Amino acid sequence: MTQNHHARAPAKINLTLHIEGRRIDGYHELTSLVAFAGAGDLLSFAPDELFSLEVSGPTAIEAGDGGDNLVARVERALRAEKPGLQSGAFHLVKRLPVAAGIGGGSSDAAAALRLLAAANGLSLSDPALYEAARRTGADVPVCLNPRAKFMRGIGERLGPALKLPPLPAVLINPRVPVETKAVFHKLGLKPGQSLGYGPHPAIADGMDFETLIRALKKGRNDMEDAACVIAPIVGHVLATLAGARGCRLARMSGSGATCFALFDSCRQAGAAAKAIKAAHPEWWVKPTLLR
Ligand SMILES: C[C@](O)(CO)[C@H](O)COP(=O)(O)OP(=O)(O)OC[C@H]1O[C@@H](n2ccc(N)nc2=O)[C@H](O)[C@@H]1O
Ligand SMILES: Nc1ncnc2c1ncn2[C@@H]1O[C@H](COP(=O)(O)OP(=O)(O)OP(=O)(O)O)[C@@H](O)[C@H]1O
Repeated sequence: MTQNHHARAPAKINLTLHIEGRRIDGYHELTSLVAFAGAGDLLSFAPDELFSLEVSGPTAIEAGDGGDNLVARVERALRAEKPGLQSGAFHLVKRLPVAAGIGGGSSDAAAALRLLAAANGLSLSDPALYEAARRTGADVPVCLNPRAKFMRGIGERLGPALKLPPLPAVLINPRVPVETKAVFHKLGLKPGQSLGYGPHPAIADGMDFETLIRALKKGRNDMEDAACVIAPIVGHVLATLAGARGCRLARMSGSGATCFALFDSCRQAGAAAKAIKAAHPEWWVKPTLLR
């Protein structure tokens, strides 16, 4: 019997997202402190002669199971790097909201690379994995090793994994998909234009909770205003989180529409999530730990 292997694909949260400017090729240079949530998708894999993908779960329809799924795209990208790659049957349990600013598809692709690496005896530091990740999407490299770190350039320059205190959080997605490309476009930067907002607040490895919260408050998500124009409900989500009892910081993740709030304790995050879900049963509301 063929053995099944599993990998979690956690949601990516941009604790900060500073846009530095726009490259001549149209992509945006950024600096972002990224963390990962307890909430995520689940991917399983059984080696087989041919690639196949089955998708189930609450957001399976939106993600799709065809050749455009990021799991299929990353498998092709790795096969181009490693001809003769042992592929197989993937099953994705899709739970994260899609087109939501939390890199669900990117994290699924990164999880697929980890599973393919294990099946092919490749080290996680094999350059072919990084190359396949980079070619598949700007957020895929940071998801390869889902631990808090800085991401720079267009997402291809990664800092070392950072030891941050676990952050009790609530994630909210109002179930309005937001296209990443449209939010970048709304920023209105010209190719070659750079922004001089100054350096990112210092974040040190092993920083304590209070110091980290103070530093994060000095940071921003520069895509928030543009996302609020495209999807005004983001402003409502941010105000709801900011008004929750015990909220220390409320901010959007990535290009939205998902926003997060940080709390002193999991108990407070759980209570806030419960109250918000009761008031907005139509929203995706998730208490979780970011690390
Ligand atoms: C906003 C973030 O989520 C922050 O983590 C990412 O930068 C977006 O990463 P992603 O969704 O993986 O992005 P991709 O799928 O590679 O690109 C989607 C589109 O977003 C724009 N894009 C993306 C990344 C980037 N640094 N600059 C851009 O301008 C490009 O128009 C691109 O065509
Ligand atoms: N496995 C997948 N999961 C989710 N979306 C997928 C997947 N594969 C392909 N897609 C497509 O990719 C697009 C982006 O989806 P995703 O959920 O990754 O966006 P996101 O959370 O905004 O990502 P990011 O934060 O990296 O910008 C959607 O339009 C979706 O149809």
